[in-house]
Amino acid sequence: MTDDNKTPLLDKISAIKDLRRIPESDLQRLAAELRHETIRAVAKTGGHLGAGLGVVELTVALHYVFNTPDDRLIWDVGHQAYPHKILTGRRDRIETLRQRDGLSGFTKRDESEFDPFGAGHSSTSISAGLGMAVASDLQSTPRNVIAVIGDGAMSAGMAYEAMNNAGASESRLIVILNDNDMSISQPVGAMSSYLSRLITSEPFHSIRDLVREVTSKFPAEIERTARRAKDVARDLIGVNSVFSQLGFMHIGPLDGHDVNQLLPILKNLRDTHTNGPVLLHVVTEKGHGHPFKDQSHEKYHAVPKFDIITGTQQKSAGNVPNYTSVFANSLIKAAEADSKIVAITAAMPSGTGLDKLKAKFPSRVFDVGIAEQHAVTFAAGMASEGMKPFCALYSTFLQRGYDQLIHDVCLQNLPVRFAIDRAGVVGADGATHAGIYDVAYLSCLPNMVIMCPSDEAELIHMVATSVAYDDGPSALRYPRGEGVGCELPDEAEILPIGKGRMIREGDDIAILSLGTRLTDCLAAADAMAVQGVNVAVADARFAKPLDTDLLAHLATNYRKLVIVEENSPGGFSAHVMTYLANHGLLDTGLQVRLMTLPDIYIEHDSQAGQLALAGIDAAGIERMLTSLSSASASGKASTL
Ligand SMILES: Cc1ncc(C[n+]2csc(CCOP(=O)(O)OP(=O)(O)O)c2C)c(N)n1
Ligand SMILES: CC(=O)[C@@H](O)[C@H](O)COP(=O)(O)O
Ligand SMILES: [Mg+2]
Repeated sequence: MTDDNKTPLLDKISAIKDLRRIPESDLQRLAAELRHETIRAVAKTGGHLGAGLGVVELTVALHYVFNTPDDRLIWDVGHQAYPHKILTGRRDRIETLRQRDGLSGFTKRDESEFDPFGAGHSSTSISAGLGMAVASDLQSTPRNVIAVIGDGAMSAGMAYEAMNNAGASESRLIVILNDNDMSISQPVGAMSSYLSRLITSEPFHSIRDLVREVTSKFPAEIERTARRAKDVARDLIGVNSVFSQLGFMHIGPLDGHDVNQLLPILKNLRDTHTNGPVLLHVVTEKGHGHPFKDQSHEKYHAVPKFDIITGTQQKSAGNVPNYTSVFANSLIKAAEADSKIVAITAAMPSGTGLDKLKAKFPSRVFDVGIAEQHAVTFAAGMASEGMKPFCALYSTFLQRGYDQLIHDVCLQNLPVRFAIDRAGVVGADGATHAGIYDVAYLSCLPNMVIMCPSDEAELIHMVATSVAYDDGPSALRYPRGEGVGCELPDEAEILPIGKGRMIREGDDIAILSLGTRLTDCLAAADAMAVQGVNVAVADARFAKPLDTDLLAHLATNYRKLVIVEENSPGGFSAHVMTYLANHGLLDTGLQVRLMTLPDIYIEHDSQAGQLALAGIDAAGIERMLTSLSSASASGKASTL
């Protein structure tokens, strides 16, 4: 490596071995360049910025010390991995982040050998890391396994389950707790307070001594026995911590922005071969080094594209409210009138709009941290005592609480209201965050009522309907992003449960639409009308219970039926087909086509791009209608 100071160090790294040739004394400078490169890229792409900026020095130190990719480095959630991507051969594609065919916004196994475990959902890293450590023991392939997990992610049940298992294991796993005292919003809960106490009881002025002490004492002590080493570590940090009680060798806290503090400790961990897990507590700042301070109360967690000179963010131009805010405003109105309404979020107060409700009713909104399973059963407990809980979760994260939903809510027929945000494709977050399974996984459950508003006015009515419906569990699913811009009603209506509506009648073909695909169904029907084909359109409103009168109407008055939903196969249209078949409504020769999302994982793209790929946008629906309208009764001409 040449020693000229003008060439950026980052330009000298085309493979990971180049990083390891840089003198240690230059690593802090490399970190500064990496931080700048991360900011430059995200200014162009938008995305998760704050978490990555907080781990720049840690990223440099980890790749410098450990032999990645042979040593396994796992990033929890993966939203902080942009600097890691830049250092591990993806710098030339970093401006493609989160776009079609570009780099994923999370770690992804098929993207790089440096991503040994994919993520997007939180709190999986300790479990996955322990699995890898055990596998490497069983296969006699010694390697280090390092899991980096944030303080927010540490609140989830999975993290505790994994620590419980790891703490009793002889396999060697290094867990780095990246404590920036932030989740997306302010962190919550007893563990968060505990971590704050740990930090304040060990202020940084003693950390240098700690590093010196660790580096001088570790090797000799550790070589004796693992158990003895654990005691030494306890002495070194002077805290009989929860982690050490769970069987971890607990080291820290360290300043995670000081490469000179990180290197000696990491080298020690690399070079000593103890059994059992280690937890290294590093303290960092989310958004560290962002040039435009104080712009965001969420420490730049996720940002739109911005001007790198002025910091001005690219905002959407529209005046149309998004579904989340329509939901939140409706719930506020309802909560003003009904004191039994309470709401629960699992670490997404702003994402679900519950922050607005909390501002009005602080004691009736509960942020339980990243703990979806608990959120669901906590809501069930409240419902069992006569409250009206709205459990507001993203569709993709509700997947975490599925057994609780069945066992604790549905089986006991408790009136928990699930407000399922980000239902459908979500765009840049890609396959890990797609909310496209909920109709399938909810509609198979007895007693469940599932409402799917086709626009923001319908959402208002459906919030009121959820409040009024107290006979059992119900769900309300709505997508990410803006509504269609329709007029909003002054008064919310309570809708009859399980009743859809005919939007327009037609001649021969009918569409049965579920949810917000309705707009594109109507556009496709309009396009067909121009060609002289009058297509009927119905809005199902409910995925469950099915409107059997509406189904009978469609099946007996039309010869061809297209069912459209923004959900995986096995959802609404599958249930409609079952009903039609079992009630002889297909026997007349009704030709049916099901337009669901395809049976594949749809990667990151714009939402429009994802819908187009799936063929359920207006153009795709029009293609289906054209094909079906020319199909003979035998269906032979009806291929797309
Ligand atoms: C199961 C699950 N629930 C919620 C989220 C949404 N989420 C993504 S990052 C994040 C905050 C994580 O905080 P932390 O682990 O401390 O990382 P930081 O962003 O502070 O670096 C949340 C709530 C998620 N990805 N997965
Ligand atoms: C990393 C993560 O899980 C969240 O930050 C998620 O990306 C938020 O999605 P929204 O932008 O739709 O709120
Ligand atoms: Mg954090």
